[in-house]
Amino acid sequence: MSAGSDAMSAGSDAISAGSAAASPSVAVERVSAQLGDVVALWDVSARVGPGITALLGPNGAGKTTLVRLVCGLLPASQGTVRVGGRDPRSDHEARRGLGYVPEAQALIDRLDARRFVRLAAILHGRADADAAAAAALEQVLLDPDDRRPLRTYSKGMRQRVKLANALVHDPTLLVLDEPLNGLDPTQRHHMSDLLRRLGDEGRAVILSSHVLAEVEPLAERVLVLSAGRLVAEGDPAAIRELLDDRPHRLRLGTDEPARLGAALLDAGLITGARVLTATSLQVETTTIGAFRTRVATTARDRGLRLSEVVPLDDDLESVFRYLVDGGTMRTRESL
Ligand SMILES: Nc1ncnc2c1ncn2[C@@H]1O[C@H](COP(=O)(O)OP(=O)(O)OP(=O)(O)O)[C@@H](O)[C@H]1O
Repeated sequence: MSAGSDAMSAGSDAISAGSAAASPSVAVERVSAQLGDVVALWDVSARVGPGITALLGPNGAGKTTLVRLVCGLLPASQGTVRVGGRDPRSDHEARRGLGYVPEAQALIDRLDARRFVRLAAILHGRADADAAAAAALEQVLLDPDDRRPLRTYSKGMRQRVKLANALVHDPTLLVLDEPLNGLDPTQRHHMSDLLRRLGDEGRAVILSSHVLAEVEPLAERVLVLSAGRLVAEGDPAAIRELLDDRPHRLRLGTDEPARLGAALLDAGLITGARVLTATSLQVETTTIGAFRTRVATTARDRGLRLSEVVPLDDDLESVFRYLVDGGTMRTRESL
């Protein structure tokens, strides 16, 4: 893993993993954003090119703030944001090439999809507003001739209407805030396919999420934000590796905790063990993949019963806290 790839400006603190984006559609240079008393983003630099880039981070990490900066909806307190080389705050051309899907966007429920999307087309000055609306709905695999009001649409269909709304002026950059949030697995699959296709068409697609597994099959690059800072960036596999490499603590249920601990130490699957109760054991491992694959067979081979395996720190908060505080992170001082 190397720090300081082409995708990051010199002096960035982020862990860099995987390849850099070519010919950036978005260039964020040492950007900070203060909202009231809160420093929502601090010294973030990143470049985003065509294809799908995920902004990953827990609640309050600064994802929406970064998205809003890129869309020109918020001024940077420091640093520069460029979209296609232009300032999205002041340059209409930059805004024209940009489609934004906010997380909480209200639809007009009494309208049908085509009428709703047509409003966006008119706002964008499309002379052929109706045809543009129909084409955008087809792009997201909705029927432009469906006359049912939007209030009858499922969450997944509503999400696709929002996407059509953002696509109606054919932007080269599409920015989506938590587009997969709240969708069931089938809807998520549909939405992922659509986004993938838009990325394959050569658009730059930026989407935010707080779930790595959600963006893993989709994004070519992941930018990890935590507490307003960019703490890691790379392809999803590299980010996953980064997260999996950290020490994991787990609680195991068994009727013979001491013997199970010894067996797992013996097998090299854990680095430490502590008996918690007569029926439970806490272990630490730095090879979570191997542990997951072999823990059950190792117990069974020794004639030990394993009744449960409970990860103790697998919530994203602790993962990101580790990324920020953990020993593997390169800081500017150590580079
Ligand atoms: N208008 C505001 N005024 C003051 N603080 C704000 C404002 N908007 C956001 N913040 C704060 O800025 C920080 C970053 O918020 P942001 O919404 O960008 O995070 P996020 O990663 O998108 O989180 P979430 O997933 O919860 O939407 C948080 O601490 C948040 O409380």
